[in-house]
Amino acid sequence: MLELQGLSKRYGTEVALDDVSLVVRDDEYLTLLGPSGSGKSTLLRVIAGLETPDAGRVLLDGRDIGALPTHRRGLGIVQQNYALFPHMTVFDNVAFGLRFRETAPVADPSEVDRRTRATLDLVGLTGFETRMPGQLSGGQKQRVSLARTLVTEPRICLLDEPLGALDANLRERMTVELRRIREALGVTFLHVTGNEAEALAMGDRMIVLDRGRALAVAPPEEIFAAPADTRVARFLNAWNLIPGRAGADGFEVAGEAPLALPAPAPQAQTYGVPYDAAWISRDPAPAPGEGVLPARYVASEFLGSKVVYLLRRADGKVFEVERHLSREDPETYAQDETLAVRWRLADVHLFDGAGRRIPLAPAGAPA
Ligand SMILES: Nc1ncnc2c1ncn2[C@@H]1O[C@H](COP(=O)(O)OP(=O)(O)OP(=O)(O)O)[C@@H](O)[C@H]1O
Repeated sequence: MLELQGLSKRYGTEVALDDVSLVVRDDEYLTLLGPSGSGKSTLLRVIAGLETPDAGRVLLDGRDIGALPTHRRGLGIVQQNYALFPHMTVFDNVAFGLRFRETAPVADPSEVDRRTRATLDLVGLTGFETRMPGQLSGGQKQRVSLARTLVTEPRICLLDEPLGALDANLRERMTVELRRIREALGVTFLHVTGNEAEALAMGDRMIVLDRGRALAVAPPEEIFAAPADTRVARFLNAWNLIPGRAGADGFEVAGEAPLALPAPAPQAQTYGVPYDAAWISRDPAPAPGEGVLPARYVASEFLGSKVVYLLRRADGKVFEVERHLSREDPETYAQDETLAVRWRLADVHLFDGAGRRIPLAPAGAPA
């Protein structure tokens, strides 16, 4: 078990980590999501011992490892830029980690051979043993880099944007692969990503970092379904957040008819609708249990298994609607066509003036 206690780190006046505490369980896939500069890499570097915190402790199985150098911490690190040895074959790149690791290096050639081949097999690179890094695609290089770390059997594997350099298709495939590999090995993964879809797809839990603070730590489905505040919702890039205020007739938005509220919430100042909970219709009439808003069609983006429709509200702000193509065919709309976006009130979350989510009584619950 890895335990972080009150970690803080500044660079001059720049706050990189601000009192981060966290328990990482064994055999867990934890993703760290946050915007650029939020402290993700700094957190990994402090855990790895590449950076000294100004305050706080890093404990592994209850033991303070703050004084241990990186190579004694039993950690593996995979970075975005692969860092493979260009003059060595794939096999030798991976075997290197095993032959020269700090703890119990393996000298027996047949043992090196067996373990290296087993690890290459795990990352799907059997048959690539004699290739040079220059003869590999980006995704293959990333797998070699992963294999080179995994072959040393780390207790905890730190991955710093390992899929950042890959194109969208490969990213999606590697996302599934990484999960499979982690489950096969039972190693703890701490995976830094700036990509919310990746964090949702892979992590057992995720941390959302902002300006060095952990805003949320929970299973990704929970964070996506009910973000703790508007900042988290914004980073997830999955929520339409409409500013306004609660009034006598509903949620009042500049230039629009009031939106129906899911429950009375006088303190509401932001109305949140998930991209994938909304749908587009040509019928603007209000219906019980639904919210509706007129918007003009701008564009569609096809993203593999889904399509994202971009619409413009009366105040000029964009409203996004995400539809999965497994459930329906894509629709075509005319540029600037006036449409109605609709959603179920049960999918709405409201946030107060400080941006905090307002707990709402579930629909149908007695007041
Ligand atoms: N060596 C350094 N010297 C000075 N400031 C630094 C240093 N390393 C990081 N910082 C600052 O600390 C903050 C956190 O940086 P960090 O690299 O941890 O963010 P990040 O979330 O990993 O960002 P990115 O997604 O862009 O990699 C930033 O404001 C950054 O400018």
